[in-house]
Amino acid sequence: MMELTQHGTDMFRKGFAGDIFNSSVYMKRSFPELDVNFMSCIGRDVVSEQLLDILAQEELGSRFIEYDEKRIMGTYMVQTDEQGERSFLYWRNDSAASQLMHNLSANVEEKLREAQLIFFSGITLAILNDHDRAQLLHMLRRLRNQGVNIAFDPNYRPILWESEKIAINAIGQGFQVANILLPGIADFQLFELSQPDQIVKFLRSCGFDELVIKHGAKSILGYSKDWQCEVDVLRNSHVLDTTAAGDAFAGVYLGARIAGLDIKSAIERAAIIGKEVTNHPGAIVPKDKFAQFLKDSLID
Ligand SMILES: Nc1ncnc2c1ncn2[C@@H]1O[C@H](COP(=O)(O)OP(=O)(O)O)[C@@H](O)[C@H]1O
Ligand SMILES: O=C(O)C(=O)C[C@H](O)[C@H](O)COP(=O)(O)O
Repeated sequence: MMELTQHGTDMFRKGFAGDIFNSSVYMKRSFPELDVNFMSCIGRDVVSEQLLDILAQEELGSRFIEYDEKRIMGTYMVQTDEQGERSFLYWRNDSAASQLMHNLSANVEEKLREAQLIFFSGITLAILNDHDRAQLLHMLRRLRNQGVNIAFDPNYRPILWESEKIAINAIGQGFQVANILLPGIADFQLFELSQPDQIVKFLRSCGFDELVIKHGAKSILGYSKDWQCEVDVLRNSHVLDTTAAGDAFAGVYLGARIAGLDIKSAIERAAIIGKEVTNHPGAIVPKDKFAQFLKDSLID
């Protein structure tokens, strides 16, 4: 999506964002050796074309980018409160991305089968119609059965769903299709669950291999089938904008796991980056500032 962040009283700064895009950017910047591809559907409009330049700048593969000839890219605006907590306004109904399943290349599933990991989210599911959502979930299930790791962040955004019932059903299927789950505790308001113990019990019934629950600026809980850990969050008390802290966390966590770090070390690495993202407006920290941060924090 095109991202608008407030710049002065009556100006906006244009950027690019979207939860899986954000995770892809932070994964690639943190683990440049990985072959990271961003999959979406864009238009033939000028903004869509600029996204291709950004993908090239970020060294993200674009071979899973599909095109809708009639539609354009969606837009959203970031608003922040006094604590830096973000909320969004969307202009994305009938966006090119919502037509992904209608514009898929013929051999896309074959190409996806070669991936080590596919990451999707509740937003991916929310922007598709019922039929396309079912088709995507079926494809992901087939890929999972063929050994591809599937990671899922429910990223529940009430405004994007037609009803809670539809969201419960779709996100519930997301939990079942994926073997790596990266929810935030707030996502479970939808399921009327607020305690980590209840959440873990519920998710165990979906059969995960790996689960990480983000508890905002408090702590992060990690689980495998027979092991668990808790990592405290070093709180940033001067948050500017929390946009994409969760997405950056997910991208770095997954990158770290592919790069061979254990669950706890991957959480620790991801939390450092999640915290840094809260110091910057909008989803994506400027590339040079991010590189400097990695250097200063002795992460390479
Ligand atoms: N105020 C903060 N101080 C330090 N780290 C933070 C803060 N807010 C978020 N983070 C980091 O970013 C991660 C994701 O943030 P969170 O707000 O829980 O994500 P989500 O948007 O998925 O709910 C947290 O687990 C933490 O590591
Ligand atoms: O993808 C979307 O639809 C968006 O809303 C774009 C936002 O940049 C992210 O969703 C931010 O995600 P958080 O990490 O939860 O702050």
